[in-house]
Amino acid sequence: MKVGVIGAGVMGKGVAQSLAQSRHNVVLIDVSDEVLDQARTALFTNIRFSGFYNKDTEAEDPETVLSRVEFTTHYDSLSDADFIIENVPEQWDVKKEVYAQLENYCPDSCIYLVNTSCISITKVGSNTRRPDKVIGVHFMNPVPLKPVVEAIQGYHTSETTIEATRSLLHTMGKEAILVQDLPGFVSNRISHLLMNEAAFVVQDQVASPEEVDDIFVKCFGHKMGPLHTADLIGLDTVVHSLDVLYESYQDPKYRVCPLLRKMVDAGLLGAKSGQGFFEHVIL
Ligand SMILES: NC(=O)c1ccc[n+]([C@@H]2O[C@H](COP(=O)([O-])OP(=O)(O)OC[C@H]3O[C@@H](n4cnc5c(N)ncnc54)[C@H](O)[C@@H]3O)[C@@H](O)[C@H]2O)c1
Repeated sequence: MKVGVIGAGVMGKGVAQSLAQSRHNVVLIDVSDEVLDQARTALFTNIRFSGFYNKDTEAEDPETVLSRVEFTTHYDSLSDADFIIENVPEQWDVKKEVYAQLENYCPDSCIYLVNTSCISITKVGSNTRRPDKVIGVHFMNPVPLKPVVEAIQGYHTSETTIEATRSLLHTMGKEAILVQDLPGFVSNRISHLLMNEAAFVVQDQVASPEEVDDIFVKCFGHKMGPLHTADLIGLDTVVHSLDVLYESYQDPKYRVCPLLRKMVDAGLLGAKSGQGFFEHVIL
């Protein structure tokens, strides 16, 4: 199976790693060689350490796994791709341009998996000649460690596409929970309200980030607090997603907390930049 992975950021790297470790051939595309070099280094490290996190994974030499991944800025290698998993930023203009490009290179049989937090799958499908072959697959972060994804059926997504997607995910050791298409679907429509309100609580000096998260972890038994979760996702991605939700529902409950936007403007993006509500080691 050949899978094109578009975007080598937080999600694209994890998706490419999962696919390569499931013995699929991967074409990993991003906008610059610099980003791709960083992705190659991160993949090597993550593959090397993946045995520690997942004892069931049969340890394969990282170089062997990486040999299944082509790192490129060009779309030419997608002419025989079976699937595309798109992971570019949560901004409609960026995604729209990528799908226009994909239409020029991918065969008609190719299925597009849209990895998005909030953007309508129906809208993406309608910007292609194959809306029946466009499906949402909202992977969870970090991708290699999360066995369940939220799959989204757009207005035109066919049953054949859903079954083919389930089969691909199965080979990656993942199960899909299928939901219908409205912005934010289930997970982010709800979780982004929580993360945004947690940021308001910090902005209003009701509590520190540590105290907010401690209440969710120590009192409610959550594995991770909302602000640590936001850091892991990327505060820029959280802001983009809230903007999409606000615009889609025209509902003020999704207005972005000014502190969140200010942190993004200051370059505090969370785990990927080393600093968000908390400090992080960049891998
Ligand atoms: N971060 C999360 O936890 C998470 C979880 C589930 C879904 N998502 C969704 O996945 C998508 C990607 O998110 P992310 O966190 O990986 O973002 P990111 O900002 O970490 O990575 C995006 C990557 O796309 C690249 N890119 C930008 N324009 C491109 C183009 N035209 N062609 C190819 N590559 C391009 C960027 O250089 C970057 O490497 C978003 O839609 C997001 O909402 C994110």
